[in-house]
Amino acid sequence: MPAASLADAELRYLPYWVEPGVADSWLARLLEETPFEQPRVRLFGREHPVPRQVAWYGDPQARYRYSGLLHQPLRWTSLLAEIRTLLQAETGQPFNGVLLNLYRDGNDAMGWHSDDEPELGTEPVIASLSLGAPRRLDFRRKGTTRIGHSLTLGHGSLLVMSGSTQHHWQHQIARARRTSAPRLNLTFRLIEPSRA
Ligand SMILES: O=C(O)CCC(=O)C(=O)O
Ligand SMILES: [Fe+2]
Repeated sequence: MPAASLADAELRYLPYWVEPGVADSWLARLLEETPFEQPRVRLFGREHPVPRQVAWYGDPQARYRYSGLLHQPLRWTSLLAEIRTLLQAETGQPFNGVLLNLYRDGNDAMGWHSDDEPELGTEPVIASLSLGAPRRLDFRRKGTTRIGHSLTLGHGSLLVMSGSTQHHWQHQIARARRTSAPRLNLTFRLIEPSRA
């Protein structure tokens, strides 16, 4: 397990969680049926569109704050509900929402952050399913700038982050100039509405 080298983090990476044919059909369906948006964020007093497209699905009470905005969930589609059921069985954890991030090509990215919003609780379990073009996920310890660990998340792979990972580490998806194909990432989460 690559994760064994990462102190104070719990990562479980399953490169072939779903077979490629299933991953292909999930990707095609999700690209077709998802009403993606490109939120704008204020950074240093200026508004920018985030460099990717986003959709938030979940149970009605699972409102979630990301990119500085509180998002009302879209209703579970049959496919997302099916994937949630599979992931709950895989991890033994309940999930009430899923964030979809579409990286249209290698120019789309996600900056350094931890998934440590209060509504996720103190030791969140986040199940991250990747479909489409492989992209590198980097980790760095909070308060440092050196990349401490990287994983290439491939088509049909599952990464489960748990324990104190979000407390001690940040992660990013850096730009990848040679990538021209899209990648869709789905992070299944459990929101505790009382903490939002
Ligand atoms: O695209 C990824 O693999 C990472 C997504 C992520 O970090 C997030 O949604 O918080
Ligand atoms: Fe994240």
